[in-house]
Order: sequence, then structure tokens, then C-alpha cells
Amino acid sequence: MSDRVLSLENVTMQFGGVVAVNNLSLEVNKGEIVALIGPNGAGKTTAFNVITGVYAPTNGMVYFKEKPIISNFPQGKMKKLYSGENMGKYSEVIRKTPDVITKLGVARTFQNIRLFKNLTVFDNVLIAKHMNIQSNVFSATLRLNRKEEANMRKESMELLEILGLAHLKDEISSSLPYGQQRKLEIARALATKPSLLLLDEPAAGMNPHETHDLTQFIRLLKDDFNLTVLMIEHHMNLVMEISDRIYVLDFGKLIASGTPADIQSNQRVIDAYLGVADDE
Ligand SMILES: Nc1ncnc2c1ncn2[C@@H]1O[C@H](COP(=O)(O)OP(=O)(O)OP(=O)(O)O)[C@@H](O)[C@H]1O
Repeated sequence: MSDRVLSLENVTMQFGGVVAVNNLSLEVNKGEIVALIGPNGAGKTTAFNVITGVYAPTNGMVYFKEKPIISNFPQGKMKKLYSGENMGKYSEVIRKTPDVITKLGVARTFQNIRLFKNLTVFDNVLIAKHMNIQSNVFSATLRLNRKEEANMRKESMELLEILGLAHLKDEISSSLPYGQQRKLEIARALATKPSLLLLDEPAAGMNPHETHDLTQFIRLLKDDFNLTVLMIEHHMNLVMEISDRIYVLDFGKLIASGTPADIQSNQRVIDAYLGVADDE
């Protein structure tokens, strides 16, 4: 069996006349840490939204562990409006919803931290566990038995211990320092037991010290939880240090891909992005 965890094939996402992602193909293999970088507005978050089923792409396919989870082609008004490539190449519609995609093993964090601000650290993780089983008929009808509930509480606590957040379990999440809130968001993503973790700017707003900690943290997580990671990030020190491979987007289009060394010496990437990257 191949080690391919995620592939995007000719994915285009057009909002009206704006082509946010333009014919993007990429792959992520088991155990890799892959970064998706590029200037503001290059289409990175839109690509995450397509992978996680938030947006149906206008054209193209997405595979998770070699099985198609998303497929679409220009239809209705978009038939006329479509200005991307590969018109006519796809004819199938497959739309797994975000909850189904999470259940298959894809979890994500967001650019703007999304926590239940008024709940404790522990409850934030526990709820993520509950949410993951919501589409199960038994739990949906509140027949989650005590043993299952106890097990979820135990797993939530274990997760907090591994992530070094156990001592904060009773704190209200909004009272945590920023870096800890980011960790908690990752804990919530891990609560759904993913095999692929998508991180959208995990170091946003962090100082250099916190960013350095995060680098170690992501590595540790990857090993401890047997994860594959696809990460959007603007902090180039983190990206270059941690990534096995990097994809670079500019105006929705892939302009380069390769190892950190390849990317750092790629003139097109330097011109479009690295030369102006804000590496706080
Ligand atoms: N829902 C939407 N409707 C219309 N246009 C959108 C929508 N979402 C994104 N866009 C547009 O698509 C383009 C890509 O945006 P996107 O947020 O994916 O970029 P990004 O690379 O993640 O940027 P950043 O680094 O600033 O987060 C932008 O021009 C944006 O305005």
C-alpha cells in the first residue's frame, strides 16, 4: 500500500470572478511535515477549507488515503464564469461533509483560535471528543453509557498530560496565555484521533521564544501521535526547520515545491514571497 495520505488533484476554487486556488495539485505522505506557504491572499486557507469539506471546489479532486473524498466540476452559472484550467476533466460530484472528513481522520486548527472561551481547558477537550462521536446514532440519542463517558474523560485528561496542559485543566480557556491557547486548540484537534493534522498558522501572534517551543512541540506530537502534518505558516524559521517539503502558492497557483533548501534558493519564491516575508 502506498504511503500517500492526502492528494489534491487540479483543485480550483473560484469565488465569482476571483480564482482563489488555481489548479493546485499536491501530495502529503505518511509521517511527513509539509508546509504550504505564500503571500497573504495566496489561497492557503481556501485550500484547507476545500480539504476539510467547508467549500466545494469549483473543479478538481481531493483524495484521503487514496480514496476520493471531494470531487467537483463547474456547473450551473459557473459553467460560463469558470476561468480555471481542466474544464471538462471531471464529471463526478463527491462531497463529504466536514464532520465526516473529521471522522475519517482529518483534524484542523484555525488561523483565529476557536475555543469555547468560557469553558475550562478540560471541558474544551472533552467537548471535542463528544463532537467527534455525534453522528453515531447511540450517542446522538444520549445513550452514551457511563463507561464510554468515563473513558472519554480519561482520554481527555491523558491528552492534556501529554501536551503539558494538565495543571491548567480547571482554568477558563480564555484566561490562558496565547501560546497555551494555541496548544489547547491543538489538543482539541487531537481529541478526534486524526491521522492527518492541518495547522493553519500555528505560530501566528507568537514571540520568537514561543515559536521555538512550538517547533519542538509539533515534532513531539507528530511522533507521539503518529501524525502526518500539513501546515500553513508565515514564520520562515519554523517552516524551514521543521518541514520535510514545502509547497509555495502565489495568487492561487503553485509556483514551487521542494525541500527547504530548494525553496530557500528558488528565485521565483524569493521574488514573490521570501524577499518580503514577515518573519517576526
Ligand atoms: N468566501 C470567500 N468569498 C470570496 N472570496 C474569498 C473567500 N475566501 C477567500 N476569498 C479570496 O480568496 C483569496 C485567497 O484567500 P485565502 O484566505 O485563502 O488566502 P491565504 O493564503 O490563506 O491568506 P492569508 O495568509 O492572509 O491567510 C483572497 O483573494 C480572498 O479574498
